[in-house]
Amino acid sequence: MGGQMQQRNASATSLYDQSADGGSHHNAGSANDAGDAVMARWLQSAGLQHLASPVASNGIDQRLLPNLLMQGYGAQSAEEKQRLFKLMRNLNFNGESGSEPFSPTTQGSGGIGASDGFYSPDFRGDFGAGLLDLHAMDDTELLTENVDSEPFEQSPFMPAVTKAVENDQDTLPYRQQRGQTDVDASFGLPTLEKEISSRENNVAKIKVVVRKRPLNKKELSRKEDDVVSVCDNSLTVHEPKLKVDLTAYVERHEFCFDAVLDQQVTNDEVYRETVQPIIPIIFQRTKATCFAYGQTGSGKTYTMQPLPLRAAEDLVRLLHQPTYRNQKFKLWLSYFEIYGGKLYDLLSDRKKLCMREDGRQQGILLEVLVLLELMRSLQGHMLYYN
Ligand SMILES: Nc1ncnc2c1ncn2[C@@H]1O[C@H](COP(=O)(O)OP(=O)(O)OP(=O)(O)O)[C@@H](O)[C@H]1O
Repeated sequence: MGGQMQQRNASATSLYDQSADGGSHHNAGSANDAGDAVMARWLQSAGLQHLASPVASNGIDQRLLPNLLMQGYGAQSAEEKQRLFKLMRNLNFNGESGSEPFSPTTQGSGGIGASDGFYSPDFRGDFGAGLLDLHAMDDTELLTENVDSEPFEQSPFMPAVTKAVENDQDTLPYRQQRGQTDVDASFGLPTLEKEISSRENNVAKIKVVVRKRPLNKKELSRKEDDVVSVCDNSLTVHEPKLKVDLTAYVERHEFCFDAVLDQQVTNDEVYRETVQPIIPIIFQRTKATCFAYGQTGSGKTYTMQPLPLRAAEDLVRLLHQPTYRNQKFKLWLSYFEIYGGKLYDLLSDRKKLCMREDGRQQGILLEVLVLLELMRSLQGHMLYYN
């Protein structure tokens, strides 16, 4: 850290040496002091006074100063680098047209004019008409933060993990651990596949599936770009951005999920990927929840609407299989809406529902007016759920 500080100061001092000496790297005295003052004021105008230090050092080519400052010898944080960049960009215009609040003064003893010091052709050196070669810089240095996302940890739904689980007796499916007979819950899959599918379904408690929706008419008519691309279980958001020098570029953010469904997939495929695997689990006396999350217009209703009907079909089909038929399972349906913190029964003209806490604090009781048993309907019962 100490070494870094010293070199940073060396850069600043060396800058003035050159300007006051007309090319020499070895200047000192009052001109040097004046140079330090100008440098300090210059940096101060951007709140970067701490980068200017009176410690002198030789041997650094002042023409390299801008890059040295940008590359970590000077500004440390991204914000500092941005401020320094703007400050130096103003120098590119010889101080004439800078839009930033930058006005190095040339007054006072030993002051230097516009043709000297920071504005001198010598100082600009290899950068030609401009002080800083924008294209030679590492663009990422100017970003406020590193936005490249780390891919999420691999999900237990992914094949590699599934393999590991197959060797782990502790994580065998619920019904296998209890010696229950296998049930044809996988709808005609070969036995091995059923086994694997059953294990997969029992491994992870949560599965996150993303569905991409196509651009809608409005977006198409506005000729908007499709900024999301899908590849296997990951999606990439292509974010158009502008550099500080107004060059356009695209920033890519990649996200991995348990499954990503591209825009051409049908609602049936969505059902197969999301709800169908959890149907057999319900028959193992576990609870299952499926919900959609997304911004308005992203396709939650479009995606969720067909799912309950498909799920009901499969549930009823399983209910009629020999294993379950004798267990006298019943299938009940309630349908309510949570809106503005209140509950409404959608099977009873949106009648407001009361929500009560269980005395043992093990769940919430809902007074549902209409609770349908699939195949016949009943009135006025209580639904219990956690
Ligand atoms: N995968 C898709 N394929 C084709 N059209 C879609 C798809 N997803 C959504 N849409 C269409 O986009 C529009 C918005 O979808 P939807 O109403 O489902 O969004 P939402 O997330 O429920 O919105 P809100 O939160 O405002 O209720 C609808 O016209 C719908 O038909």
